[in-house]
Amino acid sequence: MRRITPDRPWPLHGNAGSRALEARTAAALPPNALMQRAGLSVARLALALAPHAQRFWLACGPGNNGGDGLEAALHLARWGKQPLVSWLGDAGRLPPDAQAALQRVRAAGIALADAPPGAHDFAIDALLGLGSARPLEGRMAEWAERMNSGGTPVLAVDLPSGLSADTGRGGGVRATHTLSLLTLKPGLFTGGGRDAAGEIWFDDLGADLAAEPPAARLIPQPGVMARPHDSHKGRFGDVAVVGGAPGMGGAALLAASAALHAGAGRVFCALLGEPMPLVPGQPELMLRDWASLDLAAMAVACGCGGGDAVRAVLPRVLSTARALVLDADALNAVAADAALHPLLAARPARGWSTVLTPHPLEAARLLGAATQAVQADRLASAQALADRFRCVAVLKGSGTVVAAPGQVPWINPTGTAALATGGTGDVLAGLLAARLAAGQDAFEAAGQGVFLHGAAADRWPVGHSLTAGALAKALSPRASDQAGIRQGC
Ligand SMILES: NC(=O)C1=CN([C@@H]2O[C@H](COP(=O)(O)OP(=O)(O)OC[C@H]3O[C@@H](n4cnc5c(N)ncnc54)[C@H](OP(=O)(O)O)[C@@H]3O)[C@@H](O)[C@H]2O)[C@@H](O)CC1
Ligand SMILES: Nc1ncnc2c1ncn2[C@@H]1O[C@H](COP(=O)(O)OP(=O)(O)O)[C@@H](O)[C@H]1O
Ligand SMILES: [K+]
Repeated sequence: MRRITPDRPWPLHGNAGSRALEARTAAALPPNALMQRAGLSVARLALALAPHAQRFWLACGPGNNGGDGLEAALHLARWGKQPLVSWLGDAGRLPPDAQAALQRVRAAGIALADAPPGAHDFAIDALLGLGSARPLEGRMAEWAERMNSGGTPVLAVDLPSGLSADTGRGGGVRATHTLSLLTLKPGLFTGGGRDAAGEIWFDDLGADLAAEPPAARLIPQPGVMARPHDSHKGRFGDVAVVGGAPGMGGAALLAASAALHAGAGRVFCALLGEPMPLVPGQPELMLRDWASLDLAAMAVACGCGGGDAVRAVLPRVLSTARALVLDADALNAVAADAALHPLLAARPARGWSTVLTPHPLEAARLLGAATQAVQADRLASAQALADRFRCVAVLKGSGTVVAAPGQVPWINPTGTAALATGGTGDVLAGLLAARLAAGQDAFEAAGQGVFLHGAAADRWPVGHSLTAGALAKALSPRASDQAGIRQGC
């Protein structure tokens, strides 16, 4: 058992993959052994998290998730703790493993209540796991609310009850800790999952994770991009930012600043609005008329603050830039104008890379769907975008998803709601363009870029507000090398 940190590309398995691994692992073990392992693991983590707690409330549901809780109760009792078991099951309808656990609990003389205890020091949520099929209601919803408002730590067994393993959808228990069993589930890391799950721990219970293809992977902390001593600015590539319609120059300048701080050799900024001779405080940026830029020789970030003006430049951008990040208004223009789609679709055949960086509303426009539908299954939405436009799709938000055709998608473990402030998306677009300019593969650049963007926010000093301008300046090509990156999950 271990706490999850982004030290490797952890495989994430959804409901179907987890069930297949459960069946495969259980088949190689004596009956009930897997659930006994699960219960022991839960009890050990509870004890480690709250060594001085006495009264452990175990809220156990009607299936095998509840069985895990019953097994944990046996261990806590053996260790001299007071397990307070509330059980919502029907003995006549229990699956066999949970049935065996119930008999063992009864044989141990542990009482089973049908209501929560009056008081407790620590709560264990074993109401629902993979079998969660509909919103919580009735007593189950009441018990979940009791845990949420109890003022004690809450350890969720496998999943916070009510949360979808596949999507991170659905509410219910809001745990302080989650012990994911057998597999790590994607729903813990994106959408509402991060808020519901708290700190994530994992025990594979002996499963061979490689036996089932993952639904996604967690982005690991990138290594350092070394800069040889014998190098010059031309080696790190040029970035052009095309955007900044009248009144929106700031967005383009934020992207350009981010590209500069993320290590691009030279950064050009083509504002589609009012001309500006020099950027105050950022003399390194080179302002150019967009028509004069040799887009074929640069990585281009297009759209940041581009307004309606960006529509006119997109045909040339799409048919000349070899490495391209499309953000914000460029995405809205693509969504609104099907005439641009063939230009986008032609890029992969020419060996050119494209990264789309929509937030959920922009993704919804591109997919012709509602924002809620995009958020309801962020992995599927990002994959649909990548497949439809044959590019790398970065679906932003809590647990950013990075997808590409034929690839296992990434989920980003870094970043917090401190990033929910204007302009941080422009910063990401500039950062990604810098990595493309350095010659990185687009899927890798997108994954590593979103990780570093979020990590820069994670290490933000307490008491200092995060602004997009300051975030851009906090980026560095060596960001992953800096001390003090808070592990983001
Ligand atoms: N087998 C093993 O050895 C191991 C199993 N493991 C554990 O098993 C878990 C999966 O167990 P599971 O498949 O039994 O599903 P589980 O989450 O307990 O729920 C199913 C029950 O809940 C009910 N129900 C659903 N929604 C509801 C709602 N809203 N409100 C009320 N009821 C609702 C549903 O009823 P139904 O929908 O059929 O009416 C059914 O009765 C997995 O997450 C892991 O913890 C692992 O530890 C490894 C060892
Ligand atoms: N709650 C959150 N948790 C993690 N990251 C977030 C959160 N909210 C926003 N972000 C990140 O902040 C950035 C915001 O981008 P975007 O919505 O395009 O903003 P803007 O248009 O103002 O630049 C994205 O990288 C997104 O993933
Ligand atoms: K649970």
